[in-house]
Amino acid sequence: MNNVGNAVTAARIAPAAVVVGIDGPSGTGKSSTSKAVAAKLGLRYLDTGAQYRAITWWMLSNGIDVNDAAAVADAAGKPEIVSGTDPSAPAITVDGADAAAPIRTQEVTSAVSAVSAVPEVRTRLTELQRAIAAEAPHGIVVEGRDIGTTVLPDADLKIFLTASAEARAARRSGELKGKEATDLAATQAALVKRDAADSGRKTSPLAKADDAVEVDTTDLTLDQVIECVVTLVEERRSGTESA
Ligand SMILES: Nc1ncnc2c1ncn2[C@@H]1O[C@H](COP(=O)(O)OP(=O)(O)OP(=O)(O)O)[C@@H](O)[C@H]1O
Ligand SMILES: Nc1ccn([C@@H]2O[C@H](COP(=O)(O)O)[C@@H](O)[C@H]2O)c(=O)n1
Repeated sequence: MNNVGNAVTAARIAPAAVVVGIDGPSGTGKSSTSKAVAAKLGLRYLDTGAQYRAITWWMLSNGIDVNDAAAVADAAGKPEIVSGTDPSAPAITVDGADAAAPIRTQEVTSAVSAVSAVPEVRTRLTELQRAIAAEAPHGIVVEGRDIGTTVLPDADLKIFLTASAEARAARRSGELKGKEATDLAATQAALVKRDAADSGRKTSPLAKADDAVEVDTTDLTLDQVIECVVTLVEERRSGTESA
């Protein structure tokens, strides 16, 4: 076959790039599901929560009062945040330093909702997220709180994951070690408080987009959720989904 024939065949066979946005409250399974779906379908993966955590970690490390919105806004443009998009090895650096571990501390988790509510922070990270999504050759799964409503309103598929607060707390407790693991009530209270702050902020709050598919994961295994989302992506790609 000549070059033109090869190109035509490749164009017929290669699936079009697909952009998937997965939103939802804390502990609903966004990260686990997004990584697995991206890996199965050969897509890139972006954890936007990690970016908000990274900027929060930088603020805390640089002595900025995270409850002083003006100070956070002034500093929002300073840290250089670089996100890897390999679903099997998600990476994040801040000013060249590996931030994967420090962004998961309790200190950062407690402070992140205050920082993510500052409009200047959101503008900066939204631009970065759109640029990363635009560069993904075969498509990308982007997870967060405002992907379907604000970051990628034209995404090919939007998913909104939910689960009861009890189920989410039990999942989180299973991840924690020692004393923290036994305090289910405190874990549940902390995630409900973070969701309330994220849902209640003025700028691009946690919300389901009107055209998102809602999946209640309370009584589903992680494998069932992954399978459900893979099926929805494949249906969307082939145009066979019911309207
Ligand atoms: N359907 C499920 N059944 C049981 N456990 C699950 C399910 N989905 C996710 N988990 C587990 O729950 C925990 C939280 O999942 P994950 O980190 O993917 O949630 P998340 O929505 O990304 O949370 P956050 O927004 O706080 O980062 C993980 O330990 C994960 O393995
Ligand atoms: N699109 C997003 C993603 C995240 N946030 C904020 O970051 C916090 C941490 O997110 P995790 O997914 O890592 O738990 C989250 O509580 C939000 O405050 C956001 O605002 N928008």
